[in-house]
Order: sequence, then C-alpha cells, then structure tokens
Amino acid sequence: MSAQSLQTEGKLLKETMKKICPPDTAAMEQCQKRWDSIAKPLHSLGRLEEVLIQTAGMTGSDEVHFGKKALIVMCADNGVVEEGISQTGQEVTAVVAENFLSGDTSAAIMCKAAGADLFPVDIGIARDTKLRNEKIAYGTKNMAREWAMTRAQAVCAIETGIRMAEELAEKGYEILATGEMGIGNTTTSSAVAAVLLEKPVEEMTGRGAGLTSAALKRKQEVIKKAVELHQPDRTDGIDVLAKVGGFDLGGMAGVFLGGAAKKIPVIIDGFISAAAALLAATICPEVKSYMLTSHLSKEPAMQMILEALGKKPLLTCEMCLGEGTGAVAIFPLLQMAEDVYKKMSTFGEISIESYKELK
Ligand SMILES: O=C(O)c1ccc[n+]([C@@H]2O[C@H](COP(=O)([O-])O)[C@@H](O)[C@H]2O)c1
Ligand SMILES: Cc1cc2nc[nH]c2cc1C
Repeated sequence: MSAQSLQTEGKLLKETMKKICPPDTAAMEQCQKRWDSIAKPLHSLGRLEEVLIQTAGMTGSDEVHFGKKALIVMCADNGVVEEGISQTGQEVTAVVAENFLSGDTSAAIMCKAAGADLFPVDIGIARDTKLRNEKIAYGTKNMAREWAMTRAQAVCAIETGIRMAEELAEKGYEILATGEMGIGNTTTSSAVAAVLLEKPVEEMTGRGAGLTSAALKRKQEVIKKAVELHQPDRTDGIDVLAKVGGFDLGGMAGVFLGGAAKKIPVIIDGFISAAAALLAATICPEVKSYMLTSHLSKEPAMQMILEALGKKPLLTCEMCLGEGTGAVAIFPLLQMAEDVYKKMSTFGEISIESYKELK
C-alpha cells in the first residue's frame, strides 16, 4: 500500500456508514398487507414471508424482486496456521480458491444449480493466484505472536468488500451471498466471536474443517494466547479485525456494509461469514437490517452469533463447509417465495372472504 492510499483509507468506509439508514416501514407494511391478501392461510409461509417483508424494508418497495443473484467468495490465508490449528496445510487455500474458476468447488456447483453468478476474490492468499487480485498481503501475520494485520490493512480489507458490493449492485445484482475460503479461518472467527460476545474461548471454538480432540485443545490455547496478548477493544470492530481477524473476514464485513449502503440484502453463510457480520454490526449497528440469514453452521458459536445479531437461521442441516454454500442454498427458497408473493391470486380475486372477515 502506498503512503498516499494509507492516508485516504477510511474515507469510503465513513461515507458508506453514512448511507446506511433504517428500513422503510411503510414498504414493509405494504408487503405484509399483500401477503395477508393472498389466498392461503395467514402467515402460512412463515419465515419466508418475513424475509420478503424485511427485503421490502431494505429496498423501500413492496415489489420485491430478487432478480440477479451473486456469491462473493473472499479467499485469504491466515498466519496463525503455523501454530498447527488446522487439519490441512495452508497451500489448500490457493488450490481450492483457483478451483472456483473452473467451477470445481461445492459452492460453484451450487451457484450453477441456483442460477447465481460467482465472484471469487484473492484478498490475501499466500501465493499469487489467477483470481481477481485484491490481495492486501500474502496472508496475515501469526496472531499468536503479533497483530494479524495493521489497522490500515483492516480498513483496506473492509473497503475492498464495500467496493465489490457496490460494483455488483451497479451491475444490477439485487441480492448478494457471502462466502470465504481460507485454511485457519475458523480460528480467527472464534477469536473475533469470543472477543465481541465476551464469551469463553472454549465455548466459541469448534473443530473447523475437522480437527482431532488434541488439536482442538491447542487451537483453544492459541486463541486464548492471542486475545490475552493483544487485548482487542470489543467496542472497536476494526481493532478486533486487525488484532485477531483475517482479510476474508474484513472483506465480508465490507460486503455487508456495501450491500446495506446500496439497499440490497446480503446473506450470511456459516460461522466465518457470521463472525464477519458481527464485525460489520459492531462498526455500524444499522447494517443488521440488511442481513438475511441462511443456515446454522455446525460450529458451536454460530447460534450465539445469530442470537447476538437478533436473527434466526432458515435452514438447519448441520453443514460446515463454508464457501457460501449455505447462503446459496436459500436462493431457490427465496425465488419460490417471490413467485408465490407475485403470482398467487388474492382472496378477492378468487371470490372468497379473507381470513380476517371470516372471524
Ligand atoms: O462456514 C462454516 O461454518 C465453516 C465451518 C468449518 C469450516 N469451514 C471451512 O473450512 C475452512 C476453515 O477450517 P479450519 O479448520 O482450517 O479453520 C475454511 O475454508 C472454511 O470455508 C467453514
Ligand atoms: C478441501 C477443502 C475445501 C474447502 N472448502 C472450504 N473450506 C475447505 C477446506 C478444505 C480442506
């Protein structure tokens, strides 16, 4: 990063935060009214109805249209991997990340099935790759010894995500899903979650991409060491990201903020994406209004993060794959809900009295 860009860092983030405003309650009421008029039992599409109402509030229109859908996958390496907290080696990040380009990842295949476009981003992989190059560094530093990144790099990661969200919104995408790929990123996510939720590290740490019990214990010790060493300020999301986070977490936090500023929904995927959502909400609480949930990751802290965000998952299928797989899995559900909302006859149109009038 040049000295010039360092000085101007933060401007986009500040401008973006100013653009994030509360949802439009009139549009939400209109959307609720339309659901209540549809010829089916009241509220019988449950949470799917709520998602459309929430989306109406974001976009300011009861003409809910999910339209063009995109998945942004933030790919990055984590220096803390050298502490032996992951079952696989760091080199896996680059290999899987490049497989997104050939369509050979779980999320890429699911995107095809769901009719969504895929945007993998190299925001900090430890070697050069063929991905879109938004590299902040060749991986973060080992947080067990030093800050994962500088404060300027943390802001830069967030602003990269904001720019991605803005760019896709300007290209006509109406809903964004968040995803990531990065060996070691459940360690950074557990550290971030433990700090932001003020919870014991043991409660916030799981087996990630498959760890033995002995390695899980080591992972917990490494996280405790990093948190004790750096004492992140839990009221300052950028401080937490810089000290114990990752570039992928920063990038996804930026996507949440950028999507909210553009008034479009952004879907939380699994544990890592949820930790990024929590960081974004620490930086700008109103951003929560623009987040949609997808699934409940098997990682133990996921439930607590969603509760802290005031949210409930739509799906519980014990997935813990990441990449955006859970977020993409709800695209077809959302499309079905939109179709019912728009195509179904109302009680009036099929000449029966509405439920309310029957009472
Ligand atoms: O999304 C989740 O809930 C999730 C839970 C466990 C693991 N992962 C994926 O596994 C990788 C991180 O696992 P680890 O054990 O190396 O920290 C990373 O690439 C994630 O996409 C993802
Ligand atoms: C092979 C592999 C694929 C992944 N996708 C997301 N995280 C992953 C971790 C591994 C190890």
